[in-house]
Amino acid sequence: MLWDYIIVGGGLSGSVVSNRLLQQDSSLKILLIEAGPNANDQNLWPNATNTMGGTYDWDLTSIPQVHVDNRPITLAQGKALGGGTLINMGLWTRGDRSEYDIWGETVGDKRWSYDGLLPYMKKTESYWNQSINAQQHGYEGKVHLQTPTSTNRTYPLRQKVLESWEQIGVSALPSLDANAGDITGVAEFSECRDKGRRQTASAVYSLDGITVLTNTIVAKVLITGPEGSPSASGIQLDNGTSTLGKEVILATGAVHTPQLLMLSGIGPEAELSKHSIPVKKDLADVGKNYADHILSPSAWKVKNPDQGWALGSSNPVFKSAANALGSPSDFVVTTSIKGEGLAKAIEADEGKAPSPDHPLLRNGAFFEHIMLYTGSTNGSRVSFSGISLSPTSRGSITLASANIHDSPVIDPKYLATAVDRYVYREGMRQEVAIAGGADTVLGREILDGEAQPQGVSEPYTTESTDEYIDSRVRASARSVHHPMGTAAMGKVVDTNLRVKGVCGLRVVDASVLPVVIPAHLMVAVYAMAEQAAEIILQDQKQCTKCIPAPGKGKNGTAIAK
Ligand SMILES: Cc1cc2nc3c(=O)[nH]c(=O)nc-3n(C[C@H](O)[C@H](O)[C@H](O)COP(=O)(O)OP(=O)(O)OC[C@H]3O[C@@H](n4cnc5c(N)ncnc54)[C@H](O)[C@@H]3O)c2cc1C
Repeated sequence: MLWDYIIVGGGLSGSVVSNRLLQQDSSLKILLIEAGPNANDQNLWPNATNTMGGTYDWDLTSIPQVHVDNRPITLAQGKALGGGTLINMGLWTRGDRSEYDIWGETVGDKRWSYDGLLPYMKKTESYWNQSINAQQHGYEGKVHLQTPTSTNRTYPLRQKVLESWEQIGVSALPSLDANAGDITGVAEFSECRDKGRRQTASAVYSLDGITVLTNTIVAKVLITGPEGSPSASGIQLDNGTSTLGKEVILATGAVHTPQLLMLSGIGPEAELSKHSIPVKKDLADVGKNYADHILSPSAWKVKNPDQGWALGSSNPVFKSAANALGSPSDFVVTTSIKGEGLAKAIEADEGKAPSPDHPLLRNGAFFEHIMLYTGSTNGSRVSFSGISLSPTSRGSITLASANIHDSPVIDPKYLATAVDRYVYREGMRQEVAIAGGADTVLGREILDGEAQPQGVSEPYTTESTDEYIDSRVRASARSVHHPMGTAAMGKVVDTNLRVKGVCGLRVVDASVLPVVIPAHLMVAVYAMAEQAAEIILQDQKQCTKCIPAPGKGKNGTAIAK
């Protein structure tokens, strides 16, 4: 059997691409191979996190990270049909228009700008309210969205939290909607759930009609073709079985895709030689440009728990059926950190003073705050998560060995830049200002200072020094599980997602993001995969599965240098 498409990885991107290719052309023979099981039928709600670290998680760990007290950091990655969408938190954030536009500019192709991706963002979603930013939303997509308002969840501190942000200069976004291109401000907590139920990609993008192999690990892409003209002819499983296809699409995520490319002989020559892997295509940027978001948590004491402000109290709101439909939070708040301190940090990293049109100065570094009504069993605490959305640190994926069963070496280089450390410091100051400062109703009337973690002698206060905040962030930072960028568009793949210099091979997953999207990644990856499916079909019609070499035209056989 010669498959039209072999898609490796049945996670978010693999599910979207399989579904859309077959929907557009029902004659296609598509094979989808997934390392984990099919768990589509499992009702994994209400505890969204209960599958992290469990059967459906690759349960990866980074190497010790110098700038976070030399700690190795846990990295969850979905291992089942649906991939990350089976174990993730379901938070639905689009990110800011500005960073998508930088993506489009970086690769010189407007299809990857905000306006270029907007039709696909709309195509993905079934938004919950047709009167909010109608130009920006879709209503017939496969992924259903909900908010506290749409599910009748009114938490007790909603108005006070809104007022408190306003008191420190952070205003509500129009219609409390951060999924319309502008993220700076207060927005409703938006989740991809259908009345509480998880929207696993492989369940909502039906795989009917696709041949699906689960619990099956692909060990490498088979690369044939004469010297200098490598071409993907199929894949080999870890048990040695080979399967042939006209085109192979890697959708194994930003950790495993660079690993698979390298095990197939596509990657930096020196790295391949270290593991005695014959070089099929020397591509220096495979595994480089690794980026991830990190989170630093804090817990805050409630002055009068009896008043029922938090989860665990006797407040009936938290015991209602509606409460179980979503995460106990009202808002996602994004601030944009700018100014002289940021300019100095950029100068420290880049060795020269940045010009005023430096993208980071122009748009600011985005920082996200989420207050959850969690933290104790008796309603005596609420918690905050501070997430840096625009990190400039870049790490790498390299090989531990030439064996697919050995996890690759993950080195995210968290907080390696002066910019990242500065932005975190300022972000945490905002958190202390809203939760523990005298300027807000929350700080004055509801909360009673930080409940610092065990072993930490002093709490965060508005007087905390830079050194103290840095030490707390170093000790607490953890991954938000958003690896991206390790087979970056423009460097490893072209703007049609074709691996440069290798015929018949594409990457469609979070690896291709060339810039850091300031958001939880699903929206960006769904939109990218939706557009990818259309591009793949167009290329099929035009016989351009290879990148035409300069002067050779679209003949389907020429290879780019
Ligand atoms: C714990 C967690 C929480 C998250 N929370 C959020 C959130 O709240 N909001 C949000 O927007 N995003 C969130 N994300 C991120 C989001 O889920 C991912 O960005 C997204 O799933 C990436 O899609 P992908 O297609 O690149 O990879 P994945 O969805 O990870 O799919 C890759 C698939 O490839 C398979 N695979 C890997 N190697 C092989 C192999 N050799 N052979 C066969 N199959 C293989 C994997 O098993 C997996 O199923 C979270 C992720 C995690 C892990």
